[in-house]
Amino acid sequence: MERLKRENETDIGDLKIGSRILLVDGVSVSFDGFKALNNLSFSINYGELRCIIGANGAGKSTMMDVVTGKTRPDSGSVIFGHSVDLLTMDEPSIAQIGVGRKFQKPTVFQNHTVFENLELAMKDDKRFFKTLFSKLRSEQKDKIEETMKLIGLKELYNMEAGILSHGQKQWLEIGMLIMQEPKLLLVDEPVAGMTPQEVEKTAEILTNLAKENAVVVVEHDMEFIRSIAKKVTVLHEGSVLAEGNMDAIQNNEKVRKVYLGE
Ligand SMILES: Nc1ncnc2c1ncn2[C@@H]1O[C@H](COP(=O)(O)OP(=O)(O)OP(=O)(O)O)[C@@H](O)[C@H]1O
Repeated sequence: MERLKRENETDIGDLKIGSRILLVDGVSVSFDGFKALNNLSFSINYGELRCIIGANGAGKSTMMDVVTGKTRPDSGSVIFGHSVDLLTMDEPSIAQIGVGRKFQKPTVFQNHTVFENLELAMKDDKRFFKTLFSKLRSEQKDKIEETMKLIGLKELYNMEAGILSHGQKQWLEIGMLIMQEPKLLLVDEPVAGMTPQEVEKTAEILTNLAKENAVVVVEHDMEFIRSIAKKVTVLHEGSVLAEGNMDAIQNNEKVRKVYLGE
């Protein structure tokens, strides 16, 4: 009975493209009386690439901290998949169940190759398999190959991560996240410091990734947002100010008032 209960608690249900994967409902977070999130509500569907924008201090990082278990809200609920209550789980369990987060700064293993970095990031215990079979299982190799293709680093598989460009390091880190097999990826400012060509490639990677996952991108670069966004959520003072496609957002009166002072 207890085992059944535990399984249900981590059952994210059958994820179909278009079905809801994340619900943030009425979430508030206060720091010394200041409301960083104020009754924040939005949802994300599986197979969606959502962009979240907002001025400095709008609550974007705090929102990601709540979803990943780093910060506990004062009120509200956060549901993953069908019914998993993320607010009852700690950070490692949330990552384990399929919520991946990529921070702005890449943290790849500099002295390891692209391939090795992906191998090290793999979800299951490869040391066990390595000892048992003295090599990676073929499906694990396939997964690494597939990921290197997705992040555009297949040709550089044997290159040490330390000598990759800034953009390539960011892609490798996205790849390392993919090796954890997340269902929902939260990506913080992925194109900061990138060349225009790298920005374009990043747009392609994230768009492809969102086809079989859900990807939430927090970004300040509006050109980039315009190039990838289908649906944009604008945060302001800890709540959703507007939501819609890029044209609707740009023509939204509330957004214009807040951001352009009109
Ligand atoms: N640990 C904390 N203690 C006190 N105040 C905090 C803390 N974390 C965030 N804040 C405040 O909460 C508000 C929201 O911050 P948050 O970092 O979520 O905004 P953001 O939208 O991510 O901003 P940015 O675009 O600058 O990263 C800010 O006013 C910030 O100063």
